[in-house]
Amino acid sequence: MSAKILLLPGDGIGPEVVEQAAAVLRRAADRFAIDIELSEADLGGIAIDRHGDAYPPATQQAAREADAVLMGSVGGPKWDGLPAPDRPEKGLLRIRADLDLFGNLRPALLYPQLAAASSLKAELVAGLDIMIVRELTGGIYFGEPRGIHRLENGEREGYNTYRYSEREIERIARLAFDTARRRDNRVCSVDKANVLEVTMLWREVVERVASEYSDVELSHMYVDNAAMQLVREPKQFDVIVTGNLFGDILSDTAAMLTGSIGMLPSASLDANSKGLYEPVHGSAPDIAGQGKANPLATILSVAMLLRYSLGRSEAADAIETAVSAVLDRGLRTGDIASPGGVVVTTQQMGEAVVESIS
Ligand SMILES: NC(=O)c1ccc[n+]([C@@H]2O[C@H](COP(=O)([O-])OP(=O)(O)OC[C@H]3O[C@@H](n4cnc5c(N)ncnc54)[C@H](O)[C@@H]3O)[C@@H](O)[C@H]2O)c1
Ligand SMILES: CC(C)[C@H](C(=O)O)[C@@H](O)C(=O)O
Ligand SMILES: [Mg+2]
Repeated sequence: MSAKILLLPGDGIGPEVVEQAAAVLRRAADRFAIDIELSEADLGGIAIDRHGDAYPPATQQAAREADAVLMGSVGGPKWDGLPAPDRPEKGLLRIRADLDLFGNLRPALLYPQLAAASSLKAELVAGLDIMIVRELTGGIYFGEPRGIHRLENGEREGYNTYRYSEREIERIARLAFDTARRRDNRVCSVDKANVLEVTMLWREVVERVASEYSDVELSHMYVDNAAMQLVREPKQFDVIVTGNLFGDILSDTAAMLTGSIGMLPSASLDANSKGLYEPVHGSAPDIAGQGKANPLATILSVAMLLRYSLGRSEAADAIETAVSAVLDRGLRTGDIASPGGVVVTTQQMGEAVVESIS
């Protein structure tokens, strides 16, 4: 039976990078005899424009029926004036919640060819390999009550609720410990347990889950320190597990250690192996439509899709090897270019990866 893969190109550079990633997926499927069936639907701003809804019913149905989803990015200045519930970004939050994609894996891996593009000195990032495990369907992103209301004195007040249940903390902690077992057996849980009750509970539950994983070393860190440690000495981390908002911020920070946010893939997983795969970056309106976007984050997300949802790690490995090969050949999009180096377009980069898959 063929695996149903749904493409959601989205907005801005999303369609540009998804086009290249889909070509890589087709090539890998051909090469490794993987039976796939690709379809496409609208999510985000384009879905608002075409259907008046950031996550329209047809996309909902296609997403629920798919074995895996590959997304580009959503949002952009065109829709920035809309109220929060109607924005393109809400479409992304809704699909994550709808598919129960609570576990967001965001690897920050330095390709040695890009050491010079890192924001840090080469010796601090050589061999860098961190996995951020971000809780994705809870926390302050989803907590109720939320909104903006008017106070008696006439001024307005905005509020959100940072909430986690024990069950939600437990399942993300388990994902982090299981992930660490396939890596260096170390988990650092990042919270703000010196101030926020919700993260005091987070710490307690993570400790409880850790007692079932005596082979994995657990440490805790406050988020402010973690942000600092990520840029001071990033190689101290193996797996970082954290809540939705802290994980969003720390993964963009980690991106710059690897050279560019254009290099960072992600997998958002449910309790089985269904997943939504997307680059960590956004729709990059400043470079959209110019062929400047780096497609490698989305291409590497295809590798994660093959590994986690289709169980085809040989095809995933081949894509990662192909990415390394094009970097070896010196191909660079603008975000990872060295001064005076040759810069290729989104399409040229994508085609080079396709050709390198063997
Ligand atoms: N998953 C998503 O869909 C997602 C993620 C983040 C932001 N967004 C949305 O995207 C829009 C723009 O957000 P932003 O500017 O804060 O973040 P962004 O990630 O879109 O861009 C930040 C910077 O990184 C650069 N950049 C990003 N991806 C790149 C790539 N592949 N190649 C080269 N350079 C790249 C951009 O040019 C920009 O200078 C907003 O509407 C935001 O809500 C969506
Ligand atoms: C666009 C936005 C909703 C999203 C998030 O905050 O989760 C993005 O920043 C990300 O990192 O995937
Ligand atoms: Mg983000």
